[in-house]
Amino acid sequence: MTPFPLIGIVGSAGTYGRWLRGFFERRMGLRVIGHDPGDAGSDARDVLLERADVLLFATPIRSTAALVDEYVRLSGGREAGRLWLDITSIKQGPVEAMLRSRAEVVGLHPMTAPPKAPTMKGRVVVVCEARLDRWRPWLQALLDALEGECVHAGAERHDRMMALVQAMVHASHLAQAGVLGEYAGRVGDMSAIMPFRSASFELDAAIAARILSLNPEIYEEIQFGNRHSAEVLDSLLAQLSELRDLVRQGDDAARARFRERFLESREAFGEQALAEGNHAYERVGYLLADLVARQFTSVHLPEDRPGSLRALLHVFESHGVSLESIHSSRTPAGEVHFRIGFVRGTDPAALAAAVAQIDETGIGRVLESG
Ligand SMILES: NC(=O)C1=CN([C@@H]2O[C@H](COP(=O)(O)OP(=O)(O)OC[C@H]3O[C@@H](n4cnc5c(N)ncnc54)[C@H](O)[C@@H]3O)[C@@H](O)[C@H]2O)C=CC1
Ligand SMILES: O=C(O)C(=O)Cc1ccc(O)cc1
Repeated sequence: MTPFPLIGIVGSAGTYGRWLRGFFERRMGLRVIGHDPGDAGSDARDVLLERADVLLFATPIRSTAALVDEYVRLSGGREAGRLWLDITSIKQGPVEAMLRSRAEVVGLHPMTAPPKAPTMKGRVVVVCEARLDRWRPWLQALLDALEGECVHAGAERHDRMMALVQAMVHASHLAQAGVLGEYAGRVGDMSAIMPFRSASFELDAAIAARILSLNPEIYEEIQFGNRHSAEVLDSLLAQLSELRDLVRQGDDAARARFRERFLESREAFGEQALAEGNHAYERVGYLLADLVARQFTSVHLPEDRPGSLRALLHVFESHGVSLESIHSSRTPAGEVHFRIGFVRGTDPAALAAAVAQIDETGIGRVLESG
C-alpha cells in the first residue's frame, strides 16, 4: 500500500471515468492512467494491469462482470496487494468477479450522476467492502476526499435496496411518462399540462425527464440487470391493480378498503419518515415557487471571499430594490450562482441600474436577468 497510489481507470473516456480522473488528479493529487476503447489515445490495458496500484472499473453495467473476469485472467496474480474498485450501479456481479482476483476489493456506488461539483458533497455513496485489509486507511482517505454520505452494505443487500430505490422509482416514472404519452393526443403534450401543475406533478415530471435525459443503457440495466427488480415490480403492479379495482368498484366498501389499504399505510412509513418527508416536500415546494418569480437575476460571484455576497446585496439595497428570495444553484455548466427573486412591482429601471452596476464594477457576473 502506498499513500500516493497510481490510479488506473477502466472506462476512462466515459461520463464517470472523466469525472473520476479530474477528482483523483485535482482533489487527491494522484496520477491517473486510463484505458478505454472509445479513446484511441488512452493507455493500453496491460499498462494498467502492470502499473496501477488502484484499478477502478467505470464501465457499462452489462459488461462489467465479464470485463473484470477478463482482467483477472490477464492480470495473472499481479493484482495481489493492490486494490480493485468499481462504481457499477448493480453490485453483486462486479464485486463477485473482482473477488475472483487476488486484489483487495471494494464496490462503490455513487447515488448520483457525475456531479457538476468537484466532490460528492451531500450525495450518497454506497460502499461495499468485500475484501479490505492494508488498503483500509487509503480507502478512508478516498471516502473523506469524496465528501459523500457513505452508507455501508454488502453487495447483495445493496442490490435488494436498489430494486426499491432505483428500479421501482424509475419504473413508476417511466410508466407515468408512458401514460402522458398516451394522453398527449387527447389533452396535448407537457406544455399543455404544465400550466395546471401541482408541485407533485412538477417534481414527478422532472424525475421522468431526468430519467429520459440520461444514459438509457443504465436505466435498462437497473431494471434488467438486478435479480431483485422483477419481484419489486410485481409488488408495485399488485398495489396499483388493487387500487384500480377499488376505484372501479366505486362503492362505500371500496372506499373504506382504499382508506385502510392505502391512505392508512402512513403507519408503515413511520412517523419520523412521514414528518421529514413532508417537510422536505414543503421546502422543495417553496423553492419551485421562488423559481417562477417573474423578476429575477442570476449572478455568479467570481470572488469566493468573505463579504462578496454582502457587496452584491448592497447594490440592490442602494437602488431601492427589495429581494423576495435568494438561492444558490448551479448553471448547466456547473458554475455556482445566486438566483435572486424580487418583490412584485419592483421598478424595472432601478433593477436594470443595479444589474448594470454589478456587472460594471465586477462585483458579480450577471448570467441572466428577467
Ligand atoms: N452516469 C451515471 O449517472 C452513473 C453511472 N454509474 C455507473 O458508472 C459506470 C459507468 O457509467 P457511465 O460513465 O455513465 O457510462 P459511459 O457509457 O459514459 O462510460 C462507459 C465507458 O466504458 C467504456 N468501455 C466499454 N467497454 C470497455 C472495455 N472493454 N474496456 C474499457 N472501457 C470500456 C466505454 O467506451 C465508455 O467510455 C456504470 O457501471 C454505471 O452503472 C453509477 C452511478 C451513476
Ligand atoms: O442523478 C440522477 O438523476 C440519477 O439518478 C442518476 C443515477 C443513475 C444511476 C445510478 O446508479 C445512480 C444515479
